[in-house]
Parts: sequence; structure tokens; C-alpha cells
Amino acid sequence: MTILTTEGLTKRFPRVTALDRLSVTVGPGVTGLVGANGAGKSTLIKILLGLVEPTEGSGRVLGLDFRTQGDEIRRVAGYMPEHECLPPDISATEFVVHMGQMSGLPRTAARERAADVLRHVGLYEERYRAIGGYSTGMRQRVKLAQALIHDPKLVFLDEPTNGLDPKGRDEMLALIRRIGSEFGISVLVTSHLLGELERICDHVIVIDGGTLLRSSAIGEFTQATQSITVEVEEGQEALAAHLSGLGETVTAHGRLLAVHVRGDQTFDAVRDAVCDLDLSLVRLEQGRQRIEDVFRENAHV
Ligand SMILES: Nc1ncnc2c1ncn2[C@@H]1O[C@H](COP(=O)(O)OP(=O)(O)OP(=O)(O)O)[C@@H](O)[C@H]1O
Repeated sequence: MTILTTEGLTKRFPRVTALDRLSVTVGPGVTGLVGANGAGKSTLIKILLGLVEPTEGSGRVLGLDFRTQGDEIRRVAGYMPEHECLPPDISATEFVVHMGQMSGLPRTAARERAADVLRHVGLYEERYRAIGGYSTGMRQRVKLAQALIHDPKLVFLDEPTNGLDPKGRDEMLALIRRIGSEFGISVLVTSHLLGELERICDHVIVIDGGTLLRSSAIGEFTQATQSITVEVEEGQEALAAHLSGLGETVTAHGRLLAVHVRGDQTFDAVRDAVCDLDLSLVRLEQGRQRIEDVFRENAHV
């Protein structure tokens, strides 16, 4: 089943090409859209919602043509925009009810739904307080709630973890996973960090400069992350040389060493090398593929 597709999608602004012949297909579940700032993520979402016209190319969202059926798409899809867009003087309930009515729900139904979605996003207790007094995490939850108010089949979440502290980020990611798994809503979520999306996504699409770098099931990304990151206080070069001498593949990234994992013996080799060389170990952790690594890999292709 296909949730959305684009075919040769291009968006040129006067000074920059935000999307360059982008062809992607997204299936059900949670899909991550990853790219550095300016990669074209927000522009893609706005085109998919029928809010921005593409220069060239075509595509469909839930079977609807985004060039001509934006209204219908917005009826069945929710949108959590990246930037702050909340009125400070009214409560979360008032705002979310209003957004529900804007989506065509009668007032009573909108009130009931608003109570439900605010409970789901963890804002039930605070729902009558003015949004202006909310923390960043709470404001992100209000934005998420309004995206869900009309019971959409699909939601677009643009950088939902922006500005959140680590705890807030974890909670937001768990919430997004639940939207996908418990409520059966398909999710397209953007981030500039592949690492945080790989925890919650079924599929990841990586774009750079408006072009597709990679589109794969999450398992294929994590397979590629078989490396451990090692940091020592001093003696990094000696450690790298020692491990290379043992046949390990070591790459230096500034103060960090990435060691390719061949098997359990790699962990033993690092531990023994640190001990033999009498070094102070600061960090030894399972490597996580970063978006730069994906870029670097593709540069070699
Ligand atoms: N309305 C616009 N007019 C001119 N240029 C634009 C407009 N919207 C976006 N751009 C440019 O298009 C490129 C892609 O922007 P876009 O916002 O889609 O990227 P992004 O991946 O969402 O990054 P970010 O997370 O920083 O928003 C950028 O160079 C941006 O400056």
C-alpha cells in the first residue's frame, strides 16, 4: 500500500532549488525524512499538503493529486509545522477546538475530540491554561494535538523535537511512535538527526540539497551502524595504531575513534588495547550512524 508518492518533484525559488527531481514513495507506518537544514524537508511537506506549488513534477497523497486536490488532502492529513505558530493568550483547549472547527467538526464534537487528543499528548491537566505560559515541550504537544484533532489518516510532523531537552525529546519520540502503532495513523516526521529517528521509524528517507540520497527500511540503516565509538583522554593515535595493527578498521573523527565491529573480539580488542597502553577511557559506545556518514558513503558511490 502506498501512502504518498512524488515523481520528479522540483521546486525552484528565485535564488535556490529547494527540491531537485525528487521521486519518493512512502508506505504506511512511521517514515523519517532526514536532511540537514535547508535540505528541502519543509518545502516537500508544504507541497504534499498542497500549500506550495511545485515548479515541476507530480505526485499523490492518499490517492489525491497534491497539485489540484490540496483541500481534500488537508481534510485527511494533519500538519505540525516547524515554527512557532501558537496564540499566547488562549488555552490549549480553545486553540485545539478552534482548529477542529476549522477542519469542519461541529463545536461539540470538536470539544470532545480536543479533550481526547490533549489527553493523548499528555496535556490534559494543563489544558485550560494560557499557551503563553507553556514550556517549549508543552507548546510542541499543542502543535501535535491540533494536527490530530480531525482524526487524520496521515500526519506530517516537521521537526517535532526542535528545542526540546533530552527528556522532552524522548517523550515526544515515544508519542510519535504511539501515534503510528496504537492509532494506526501514518506519520511522516522530519529531523536533521538520523540517530533520533532510527529509534521510532519503520523507514527512513534521506535528502540533501533537494535530492534523494537514500530511502531504506530502518533495518538497513542500523545494519550499517556496526561500529563502536571510542574516546580516550590522551593517546588516541597510539590506540588507533595499536588496533589497526590487530587488524581492526579504525577511523578518526576529531577526538573520537570509530572502530568497525567484526564481532565480539572487537570489543575485547579495544578493552585490552586501552588497558595495555594504560590509557584513560572516556567513552566506549555502540556507534550510531550519523547523517554525515550517509552523506559520506554516498559521496563515494
Ligand atoms: N518561500 C521561500 N522563498 C525562497 N526560498 C525558500 C523559501 N522556502 C524555502 N526556501 C529555501 O529552500 C531551501 C530548502 O528550505 P526548507 O525549509 O525546505 O529546508 P528544510 O530541510 O526544511 O530545512 P529547515 O529545517 O532549516 O527548515 C532553503 O535553501 C530555503 O532557504
